[in-house]
Amino acid sequence: MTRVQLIGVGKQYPGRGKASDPIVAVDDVSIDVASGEIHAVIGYSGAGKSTLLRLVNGLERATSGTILVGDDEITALPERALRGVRERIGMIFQQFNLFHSRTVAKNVEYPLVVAGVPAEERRARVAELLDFVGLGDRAGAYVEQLSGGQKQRVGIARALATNPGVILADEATSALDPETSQEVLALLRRINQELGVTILLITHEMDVVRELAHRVTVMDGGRAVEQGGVFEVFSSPKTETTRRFVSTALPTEPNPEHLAELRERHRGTLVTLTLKDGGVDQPVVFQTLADRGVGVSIIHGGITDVGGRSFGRLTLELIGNDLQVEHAVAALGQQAELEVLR
Ligand SMILES: Nc1ncnc2c1ncn2[C@@H]1O[C@H](COP(=O)(O)OP(=O)(O)OP(=O)(O)O)[C@@H](O)[C@H]1O
Repeated sequence: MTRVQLIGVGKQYPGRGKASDPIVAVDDVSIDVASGEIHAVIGYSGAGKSTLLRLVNGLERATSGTILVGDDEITALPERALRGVRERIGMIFQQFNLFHSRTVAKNVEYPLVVAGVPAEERRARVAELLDFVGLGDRAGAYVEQLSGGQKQRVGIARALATNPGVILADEATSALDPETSQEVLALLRRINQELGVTILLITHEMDVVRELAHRVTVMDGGRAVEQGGVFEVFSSPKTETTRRFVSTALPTEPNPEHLAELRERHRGTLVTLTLKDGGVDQPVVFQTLADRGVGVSIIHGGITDVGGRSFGRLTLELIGNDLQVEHAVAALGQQAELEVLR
């Protein structure tokens, strides 16, 4: 069980020209990843995510701040000591980073060889790891014979070889098709739940955060601009960056063009209702409308899972006379977030 703490971490690179300002890749970022938590860092390209991950495993040195992985203070350790620490930090990469000329088993065995584990123990451990990731029958295959999803499972088995307390995942599913991504996400979830491994992942895919993570940090321009539980951050985004990300993973209001089309087909009053876990239930909403003699059809939106809780945004057509609809809108507005689409 490993906690990962970043306290006021910064990384600057020298500017390109002689007199140019330094490039601030990471700027005063603090993240506390509890032991056994899955924490996602999300941001657009250039936000500083990859740099942040390289600082955590000590591949690059922070220019300010403190990083702790378990009891190891990464920012204070000399390079020699970091090599030992990296056995306790597994890494997974977008492009898998496997040895193509070696077999699956040899790839998984590699970190054990580096760690000086005796041959017999290595063989047993590799077999166990390949079984765990569902590749028990592919030990002798060469990497180039595998599908992308299988390659990532080899990468995960390799990352787990030395029993790390934490896994750092760099866009682990970004190179995979949606179905294969789901399999890899399910495997990461198992690793977290069954082995208690802490996971710090970086991604630009909001669906990965929505489905896998417990907590999230949103990065923009090197800074952590928003942080919290996935449901809380998704359901009430506070910054424009987060709002833009969230709109890619949650049901939305219809955009202006779509709204115009919907109006052609639906002549009643159109409203968008936001339903959050812990708030009003759908049956209550429909009863409220029925009580006021208002008919309803759902014309856009849906309900989805966010961090294991439900979140919905439904655009409804309300059908009734003006007074009935007015009363229904007032009543619904008391129960849930409601926007009348003009
Ligand atoms: N070795 C380096 N030397 C100089 N500048 C760098 C270096 N590595 C990263 N940067 C700069 O730091 C900033 C953050 O880059 P970083 O790769 O960490 O972002 P990112 O969010 O991971 O984006 P991407 O998903 O595209 O990799 C960028 O402006 C980048 O150009």
